[in-house]
Amino acid sequence: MVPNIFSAGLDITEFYQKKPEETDAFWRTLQDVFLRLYGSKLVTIAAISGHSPAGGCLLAMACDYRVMATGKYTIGLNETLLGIIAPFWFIETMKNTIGHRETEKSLQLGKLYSPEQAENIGLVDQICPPDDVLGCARKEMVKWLKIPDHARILTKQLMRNELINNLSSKRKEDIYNFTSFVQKDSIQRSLGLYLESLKKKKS
Ligand SMILES: CC/C=C\C/C=C\CCCC/C=C/C(=O)SCCNC(=O)CCNC(=O)[C@H](O)C(C)(C)COP(=O)(O)OP(=O)(O)OC[C@H]1O[C@@H](n2cnc3c(N)ncnc32)[C@H](O)[C@@H]1OP(=O)(O)O
Repeated sequence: MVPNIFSAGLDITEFYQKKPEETDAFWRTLQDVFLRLYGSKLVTIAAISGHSPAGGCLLAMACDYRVMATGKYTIGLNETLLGIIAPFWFIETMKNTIGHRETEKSLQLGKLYSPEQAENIGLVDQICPPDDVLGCARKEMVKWLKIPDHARILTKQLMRNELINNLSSKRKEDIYNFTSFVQKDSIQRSLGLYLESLKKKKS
């Protein structure tokens, strides 16, 4: 577990100044990771040790339960702030987590929530001091593991199969959409500026 950062989201350098076949492969891998995690028969609990923007938020939402560290961290789908769009399966995952209305506001504004705000809207289930996040996640895991596995798994599948089947049937189209979108000159310019701004912030 890395302190302060759960995940910085997708590595933008993987789709900045890359060839179409490279961005295709990158997106296919992300779809694979998501489908495996969201559809996992295992109990999955995200111990969110710090910042969790965009793709980081998606990974956390793909789990069954989320524990987030308190502190000056943020979580959310901030794609619009970067001038890009959250794909339909990011949107559906968020709708399944916090509901339609909150998702609509959240996505249009590219909102990044503090741990307390995220808990209030149900984006995370629990907040804990940073040095206790793993402990809280473990405690919660014990509860989940007491439930008969077959019943829990079937219930999870009933709740999640619609989205899994939808994405599975549209994978090629989704890859095509991603690559044609990120290869646009205007999007490449935005991504370049954003990467520069991250570096400037650091110096
Ligand atoms: C029709 C439409 C169809 C389909 C849709 C099409 C496309 C859109 C889909 C795309 C979905 C995108 C999802 C994403 O996840 S995009 C990434 C979003 N992430 C962010 O915005 C986070 C950016 N990072 C930060 O805010 C900070 O780094 C963070 C996480 C708060 C940590 O801060 P700090 O500890 O201070 O770390 P640094 O800022 O110093 O960063 C260190 C180093 O890493 C570089 N970096 C950070 N984040 C990223 C990143 N996500 N990708 C690439 N590089 C990143 C940063 O520039 C520094 O680099 P250096 O070389 O200077 O060390």
